[in-house]
Amino acid sequence: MCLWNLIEQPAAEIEFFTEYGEGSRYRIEEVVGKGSYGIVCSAYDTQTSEKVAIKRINDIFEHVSDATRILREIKLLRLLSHPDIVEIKHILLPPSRREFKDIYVVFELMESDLHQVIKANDDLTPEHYQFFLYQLLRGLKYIHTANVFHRDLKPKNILANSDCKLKICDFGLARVAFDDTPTAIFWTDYVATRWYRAPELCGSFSSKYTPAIDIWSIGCIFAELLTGKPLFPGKNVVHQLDLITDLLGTPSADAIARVRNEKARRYLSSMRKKKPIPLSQKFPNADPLALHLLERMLAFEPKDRPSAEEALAHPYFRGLAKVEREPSAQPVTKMEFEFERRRITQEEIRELIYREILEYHPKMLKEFLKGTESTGFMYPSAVDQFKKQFSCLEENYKNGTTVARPERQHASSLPRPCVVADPDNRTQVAAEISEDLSKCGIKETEKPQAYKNGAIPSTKTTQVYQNSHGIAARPGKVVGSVIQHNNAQAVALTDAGEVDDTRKNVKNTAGQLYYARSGYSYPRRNSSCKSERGNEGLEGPSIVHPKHYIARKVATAAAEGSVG
Ligand SMILES: Nc1ncnc2c1ncn2[C@@H]1O[C@H](COP(=O)(O)OP(=O)(O)OP(=O)(O)O)[C@@H](O)[C@H]1O
Repeated sequence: MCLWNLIEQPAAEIEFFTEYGEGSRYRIEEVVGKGSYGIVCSAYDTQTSEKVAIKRINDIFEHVSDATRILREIKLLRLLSHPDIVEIKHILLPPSRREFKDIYVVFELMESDLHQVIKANDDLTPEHYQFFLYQLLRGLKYIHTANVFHRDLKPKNILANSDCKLKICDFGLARVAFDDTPTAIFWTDYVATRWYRAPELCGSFSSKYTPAIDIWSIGCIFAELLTGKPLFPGKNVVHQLDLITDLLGTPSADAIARVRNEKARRYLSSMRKKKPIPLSQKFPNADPLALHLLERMLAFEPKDRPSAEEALAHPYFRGLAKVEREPSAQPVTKMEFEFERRRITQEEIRELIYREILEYHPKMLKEFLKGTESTGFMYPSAVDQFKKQFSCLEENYKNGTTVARPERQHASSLPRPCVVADPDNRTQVAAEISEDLSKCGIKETEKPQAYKNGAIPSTKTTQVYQNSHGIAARPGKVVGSVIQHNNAQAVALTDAGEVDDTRKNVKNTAGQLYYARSGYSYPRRNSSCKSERGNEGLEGPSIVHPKHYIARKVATAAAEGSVG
C-alpha cells in the first residue's frame, strides 16, 4: 500500500498507518543522560501531552550478549509493573523487521537519579531516609516475588523525582530465578558495580544467587544516603572485602567454613581478627531503628539478611503504611526467558526483540501472529528523522554546547547542596537580599524569618547556579546566592538581565529583579494516598520546586505591579 493513498483509506486503516509515523509524535528536547548503551533525551509526547524520556540504544546487534541484555531489560520492564519501577511507555517500531540496528525506548521521564540527589543534597532529613528506603524495599519485594534478582542496585540505577519518588531502573543485569535450574553464578558475567556488591559476590563464596544480594546493595545505598558517601568504596575485590570486614568485623569461623571457594576461605581465615564497629558509632546521628534494620541488611551471611518483605515489617517503618498490603508480583514465566537458557544467534535475538517491540504495537502484533505482515517492507516510521535529531543532540552534548544541556531539574528541587559558605560575606549578602526583597514588594512579615527586620541569618550561604530550568544548585553560571535557614527554606536573588532565554518571560513581565524561593516542607505521612497505578502508597516529603515558586511569585508580582 502506498502512503500517498492514505487519504482515501477508511479511518481504521489510517490509524493503523499512523502507527508507523510515530517518530513525529515526540518532540525531542534535551539530553538528560548517557549510559554505556546510548543516550537518553527528554521529549514531549504530543499525543498525551506528557514529558517522556527516550533512550536510543545503538547498534544493538553488534554483540549478541548486549542484545540479550537489552531484550532482558525491555521484557522485564514490561512484565514488572509497579510504581517503584520505571515504566516503559512505548518502543518505536523499527522501519524494517530484518534490518533494524537501533531501538528507541520511551520511558516515563524522571528528573534525576539517587546518585545525583546524594551528591547535591547534604540536608536530607530522617523522613527522607525513611521514605527512600521504604520505596526501595517495596519495589524490591515486588521484584523478588516475581522471581527476579536485580543484581546491580546502586544509586545511579535509582531514578528520582523532586517529590522524592524513586523508581528502580536498569534491569540489564537482572536474572530470573527458575525453580528447576540453579541460578548459578557465572563469574565472568558478573560485572555489577563492586561498591554495592554483597560479600558472597566478592569471591565465589557460594554457587547460587539469592535475593539477599539485592538486600545488601540496598543496605549500602541506605548507608550512603545517611552520610552522603559510599559505604564500601573498594578499589578491587580484595579491598572490598577488607572494607566490609573493617566495619562488620571478620566473619565467624562457621561463616568462613561455609565459603565454597578455597582461596576466598583462606584469605578470610588469614585476615587479622577485626571487631565490628557499632553502627551507632559510624552513623552517630541516625535513628537507632534505622541502624538496627541496616545492621540486618548488612549481615555478612546472606541467610541472615531479611527478605524485602521482612524488612518492610521492621519497626523502623511503623505507622508508615500497611506493610502487608504492599503488592507482590506473579512469578515471571519461564517461557518469556527461555532465550537465556540456550545459545542464541544474532538473527534469533533480532526476531525476539522485534517481537517484544510489537507488544507496543497491538495491531502489528496481530498481523505478525496471523503471519500476514510483510517482512520486507520498509515502514515510513519517521525513525530516520528521529535519528538525525538524536545525533545532533549527542554531538552538542559531547561539545558541551548549550543546545543540549545535560543539566537537570533534580538538584534544584531537592534540598540544595551547601557549597562551602563564605562566612565573611554572609552578613552583607543577607542585608542585600533583605533589601532586594523589599524592592520586590515583599513585606517585612512575608520575608523568611532570617531576613525579617534586618536579622542576620545564622546559617550558611550557598551559591546559586543557573541551568536551563532556572535557578539550580548544579554547577553552571553563578547568578546569585542562597541563604539557608532551618534547613527548610532558601531565598535566591538574581538579576533577570543575566538570565538566559528560558527566563525571558520573567524579564519581560517582572523587569529587572526577580526572586525565587525554593524550599521543602517536612514529609507528611499519608497512608491513604494512591499511586497512579492504583497501588496503595505513601505520600513522600513534599518539596517545592523553585520553578513553580518563581512562576507563582512573578505572576503575583506582575498582577500587583509591585516589581519593576
Ligand atoms: N526514565 C528516565 N528519565 C530520566 N532520566 C533517565 C531515565 N532513564 C535513564 N535516565 C538517565 O540516563 C542515564 C543513562 O541511562 P541508563 O542507566 O538506563 O543507561 P545504560 O546505558 O543502561 O547505563 P549503564 O551504563 O548504567 O548500563 C542515567 O544515568 C539516568 O540518569
